[in-house]
Order: sequence, then structure tokens, then C-alpha cells
Amino acid sequence: MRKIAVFGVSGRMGQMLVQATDEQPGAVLAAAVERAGHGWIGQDLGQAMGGAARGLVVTDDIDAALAASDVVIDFTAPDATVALAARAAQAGVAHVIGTTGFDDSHLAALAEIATRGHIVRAGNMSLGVNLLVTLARQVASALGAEYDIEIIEAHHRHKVDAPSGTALMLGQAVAEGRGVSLADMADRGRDGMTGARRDGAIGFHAIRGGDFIGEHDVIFAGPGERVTLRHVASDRALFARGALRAAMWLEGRAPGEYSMLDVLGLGGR
Ligand SMILES: NC(=O)c1ccc[n+]([C@@H]2O[C@H](COP(=O)([O-])OP(=O)(O)OC[C@H]3O[C@@H](n4cnc5c(N)ncnc54)[C@H](O)[C@@H]3O)[C@@H](O)[C@H]2O)c1
Ligand SMILES: O=C(O)C1=N[C@H](C(=O)O)CCC1
Repeated sequence: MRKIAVFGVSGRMGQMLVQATDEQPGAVLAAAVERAGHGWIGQDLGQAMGGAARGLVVTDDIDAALAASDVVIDFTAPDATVALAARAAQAGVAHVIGTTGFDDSHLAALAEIATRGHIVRAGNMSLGVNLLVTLARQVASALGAEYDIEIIEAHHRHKVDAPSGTALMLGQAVAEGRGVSLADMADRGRDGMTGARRDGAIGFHAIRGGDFIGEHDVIFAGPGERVTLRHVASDRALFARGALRAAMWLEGRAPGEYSMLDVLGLGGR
């Protein structure tokens, strides 16, 4: 049995991951972790989730959780994820990262840790989005620079980062398709007297409200026509199932930072 630890277990995704682990053949939930001071620490996980006791106590003891596990699944926050990555690599525990909102220094730290650790990281763990990433790259390459690219995403009112991790994956894919650098071409959230659209810009726009789970459009607006690639998530369990798939896939891999494209056999990061 593959022993799974869930980091950030009380969160929207943490609770989905508990259910997905219970449903995953060959996996067992071995540890449930929350941040120090959280109200669930010391409680039985099943009861904290509003159900029957399951004999697993929520802990803030990361070393004990890692010692009990083969892989830790982490949908939390950037600083917490980078700190956990170093400890997981040290403990020889694989790390599936769904957290988004990383800055360049976080990403550099994760890349360095992945020289010895086993990581799958993706801003979106769904099959559909990862397929869309490969399509977006192809369409950007085929349509050429006279088609203006705009990426629009919508998420629930609690989301703290923008653009979404998925929007950035899609942006990176279209930049690669065009052979340009996303850092040079990204144009995030226009406001005021912006002037006319910059040639070759890749626009990002974020909607936040209500209970959107995650919706993404990539618009290619050209002369006389528009092409739109769209993904709509209608159940957050989708992301949790993808994370479990990654956790199982990592068994026996060489150290490295893998993507869901690797896990799904759609080509590397
Ligand atoms: N990759 C994907 O497919 C995907 C899908 C959904 C959400 N996400 C990302 O996952 C992250 C979490 O999303 P959410 O909606 O579940 O948020 P949330 O706020 O509901 O949950 C985050 C949880 O992490 C916990 N946490 C924070 N710091 C911690 C620490 N140091 N140690 C242990 N636990 C800690 C919080 O207490 C909370 O329970 C976000 O970055 C989000 O963008 C990614
Ligand atoms: O709910 C969130 O937060 C989500 N985050 C990911 C992102 O940033 O793209 C995936 C969709 C849901």
C-alpha cells in the first residue's frame, strides 16, 4: 500500500484529498497535517470533517507525518510548500504539489530541491486542462502572431492568487508555441489609459466571485475570426483524483520535478 500524507487537510482541497485517497486502490491515508495552531490539531480527522471517528489524529508534527508516509500531497500556500519540499526530500518522501501562487524565488528553490527530491508540481491536476495546455501550444504555433492571445480565468471568491496557476500554465504553453518568453510578453489586468494593444502581448484577466471552481478561456483573436479554447471544472474532486494519480505514478521514479504532462503521458513540462 502507498502511504499518503495530506498537508493542509482542513482546506477545500485537503478534504477532497482525504476522500480521493480513500477511493484510490493501493493507497492508504497515513497522516493528516495542518498548520500549527489550527483548530483541527489533536482532533480525530473523521470527526473534524463532521463524520465518524477514523482513528487518525490531525497533527502539526511534519517530521512524524513524513516518517509515516511514502508521499505527501500538498495544496496549501507557497512558503509552506517550499519549506515542506526541503523536509520531504531530506526524509526521502515524494511530494505532489498542487499549490499555486509561486514567485520566481519559490520556483528556483523547488528546482534546486528536485535535484534530490521527487516532485510532481502542476497548477492544475486535471486531465482536461493538461490536454488543453498541449492544444494551446499547438494553436499558438499554427495561428501566428497576428492572432492576439487573451487568457481569462474565473475562480471562487476565496482564491488568493492571480493569475491562476492554470492560466500561467496556459500562458507558458502559448508563449512556447510562439517561441517567445512569457515574462516578456505577459500583460496582466489592464486598467486606465493603457494605449493600444502591444503586438504579441499575452493578456491575463482574473474574475473572482461566488463558487466558481475554475474556468479558463484562451482566446485567439485574429483578422475576421476568433478561436476560443475553454475548460470548465465542475467538481473540485477532479483535482484531487489527479493528485492521487501523480502520487501513485511517482513510485520508483528518479529524482526530479515532474509535471502532470509527464504523469498523463502528454509530454514533459
Ligand atoms: N493544482 C490544482 O489542480 C489545484 C486545484 C485546486 C486548488 N489548487 C491550489 O491549492 C491551494 C489550496 O487551495 P484551497 O482552495 O484548498 O485553499 P484553502 O485555503 O481551503 O486550504 C489551504 C489549507 O492549507 C493549510 N495550510 C496553510 N499553511 C500551512 C502549513 N504551513 N502547514 C500545513 N497546512 C497549511 C491551511 O490551513 C488550509 O487548511 C491554492 O494554492 C490553490 O490555488 C490547486
Ligand atoms: O481553487 C483554486 O484555487 C484553484 N486553483 C488552481 C489554479 O490556480 O489554477 C486550479 C483551479 C482551482
